[in-house]
Amino acid sequence: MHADHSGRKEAREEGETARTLLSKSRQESAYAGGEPILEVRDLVKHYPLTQGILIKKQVGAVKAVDGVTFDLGAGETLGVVGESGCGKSTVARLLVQLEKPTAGAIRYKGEDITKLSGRALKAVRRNIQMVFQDPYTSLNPRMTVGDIIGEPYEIHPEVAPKGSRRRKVQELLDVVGLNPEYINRYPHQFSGGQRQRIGIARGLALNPEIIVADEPVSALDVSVQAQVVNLLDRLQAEFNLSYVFIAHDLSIVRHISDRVGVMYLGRFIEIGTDAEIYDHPTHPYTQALLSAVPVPDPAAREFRERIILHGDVPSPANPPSGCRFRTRCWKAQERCELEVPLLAVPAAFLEVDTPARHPSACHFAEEKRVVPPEGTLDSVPGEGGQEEAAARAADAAEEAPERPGPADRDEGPPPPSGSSRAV
Ligand SMILES: Nc1ncnc2c1ncn2[C@@H]1O[C@H](COP(=O)(O)OP(=O)(O)OP(=O)(O)O)[C@@H](O)[C@H]1O
Repeated sequence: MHADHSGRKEAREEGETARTLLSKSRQESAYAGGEPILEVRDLVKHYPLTQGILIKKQVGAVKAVDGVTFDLGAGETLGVVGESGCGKSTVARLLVQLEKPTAGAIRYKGEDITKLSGRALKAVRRNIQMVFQDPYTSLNPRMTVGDIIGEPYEIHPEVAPKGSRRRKVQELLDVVGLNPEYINRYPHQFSGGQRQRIGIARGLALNPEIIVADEPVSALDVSVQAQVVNLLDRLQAEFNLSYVFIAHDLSIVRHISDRVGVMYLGRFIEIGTDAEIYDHPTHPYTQALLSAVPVPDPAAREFRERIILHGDVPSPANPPSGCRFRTRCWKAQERCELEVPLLAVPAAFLEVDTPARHPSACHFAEEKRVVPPEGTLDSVPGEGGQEEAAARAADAAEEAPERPGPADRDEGPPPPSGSSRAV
């Protein structure tokens, strides 16, 4: 994020226009192969499995992430989807340097940040921030909202010198749609959606360029999910943020993403623009995932073919040889057992001008449309208009604190329900 917080209000108005432009450009993808802001190459994270109490002996490893490669463009949103345990959160922790990878590179503006330490690492960390999944446990209940949002300034005082911190935090509260007067309240006085807004404000505190959002709306009620997704969308346009948006809800991922990467057992198995992945998937696993997405329109539901996957996801401590999906794949042949399929444009599509021409790690990649035509999948209300107004009303009703807490007594009642803020 390049804009200073003091310019955020003006930026917000401009953001309205930028947002419209962004959603238009999204059909073509905001990142059309330009200079990436982040390049992830062959990223590996293995957790050792040990035996013994006094003398620990390594007997294997959980291959949580096992060769992940992707680019993230400036201003782009890359959605990452996959079943539970496929390694999404591990990728997120590696990107924000909460953990060191076993191997591989994460290049931020060309520099491999996995090799950095000390001051250089601290400087880079500022630019890549994380928003966590669970707004109930990720906020310290003993700290006020002001202290939570302002905490990053203790580590990076250069961003906000002591005298200006309160004002900065209040601006951040305003930016995420919360009342700046709530600065002295505690997390328990807010509902789930509001807490997630607090988490987002904290993520924005250091003016980052990249936000890694790990299941940021999974723990929220559906109407509130739409609010938070739309907020993230607006903030991206305002501050030119790049997002890695991790989720298992494919409808939400489609709504917010320019490109989507599908993960299975520690690897990306297909990656492309949202239209390529949702309307022209070529990997059997992507097709199976998409076929399980709920379709609200009964007419469209008839169009959809359900693909039932048999068996459980194999253990990441002992993944299958060759193609990791082969044990559940209806197309599997001997080659799949022997040869690891590369994440590349399949030979069959190399010479053809088709949306199926995108990287897919399958020896027998084949286009199969499993999702009904455009519009019938999206369950997230769009921005503006009646849908957002309805969501805001639901949000306001859901988010009113159940009972006043100590800060309510200190500061008087919250603003009337007609307040324009989503409180
Ligand atoms: N610190 C750790 N030590 C050992 N194994 C771990 C550790 N962290 C994650 N794992 C394992 O790595 C694999 C990938 O976990 P990860 O949390 O990244 O998956 P995920 O796709 O984010 O799943 P979920 O959606 O359920 O959070 C899992 O098998 C998990 O048990």
